[in-house]
Amino acid sequence: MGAPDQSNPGQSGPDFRSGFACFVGRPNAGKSTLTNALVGSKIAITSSKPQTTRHAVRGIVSRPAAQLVLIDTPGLHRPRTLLGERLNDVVRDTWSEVDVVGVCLPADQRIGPGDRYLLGQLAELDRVPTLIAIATKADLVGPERMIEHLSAIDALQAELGLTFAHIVPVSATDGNNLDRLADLIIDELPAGPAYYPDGEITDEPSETLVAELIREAALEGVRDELPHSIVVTVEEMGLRPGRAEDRPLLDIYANLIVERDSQKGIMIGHKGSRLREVGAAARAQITRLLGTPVHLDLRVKVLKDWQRDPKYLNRLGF
Ligand SMILES: Nc1nc2c(ncn2[C@@H]2O[C@H](COP(=O)(O)OP(=O)(O)OP(=O)(O)O)[C@@H](O)[C@H]2O)c(=O)[nH]1
Repeated sequence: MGAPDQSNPGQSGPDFRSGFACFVGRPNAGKSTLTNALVGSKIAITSSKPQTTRHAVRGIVSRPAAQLVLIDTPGLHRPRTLLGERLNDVVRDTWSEVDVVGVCLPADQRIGPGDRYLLGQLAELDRVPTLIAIATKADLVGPERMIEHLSAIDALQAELGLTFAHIVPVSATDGNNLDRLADLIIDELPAGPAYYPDGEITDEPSETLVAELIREAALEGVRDELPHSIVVTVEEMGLRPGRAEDRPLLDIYANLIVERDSQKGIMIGHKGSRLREVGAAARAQITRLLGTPVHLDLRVKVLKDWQRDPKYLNRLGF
């Protein structure tokens, strides 16, 4: 997964550890929020809508003697569409490449069939990575419920024939136990040199990040099946020529793609009001991420039933 970076001799040596980890869990379990909190910058999109993560975004946690590369995967679901099947393949490919899988089990919800299905899939891998069970959203529950939750997680090991190297409660929002989780994951990594230069937080091309931020803004306030129908493509992105060096402007031309004409209407809103809001919200986030003022040209397009069409899926990079 990428050639080790040899340019910085401080990032190697016999005691240096490096490797890959990902978080899995039911939709909305808090995986993206946890990745962001550990990396300390907004790189994976989060939203209150389930299944908003589609790309394997990597975040990098650098320590004086270790480098942990985090991969943010889509949720694994029983597939209903061709897109669903392809997303599951992405997830399994990731699992087979990482050193550690953090299994996110939100403390405010009981362990259910979805969690068992996912853990069952993990147990069936040819090579099961080191598993760390994470009781996410610890801030949402009191001590009694947490103890009950941790016992239920413990009991899963015997039930499913799996071993958790650790079981840790964590809150990504108030930061509780985050450092401990990072330490526990890093302890499980093999000795090896840094994969990325110090200070880098992600190797996702900024087009992908920009598309994800626009999609996140577009998801705000939409309901039902619409979230799954939205995909964003960045057609063109570049600094506007002729600007003074201290006043750069990044031009971004992007398409917000939906599956039906009725959805297009919803996205645009009354006299374009919704699209303007989405554009403004996305622009603010992109500016914060890239540190450059942005001009965003956002258009809504319909690709009929793209989630079920192999041609469209290929074109959209799935
Ligand atoms: N109170 C609290 N809320 C959290 C915490 N972590 C995540 N959340 C919230 O839970 C929701 C889902 O979080 P995400 O990080 O998007 O969840 P995810 O598992 O990546 O979701 P998918 O992409 O759908 O698989 C969001 O509204 C988050 O703000 C936490 O530690 N505490």
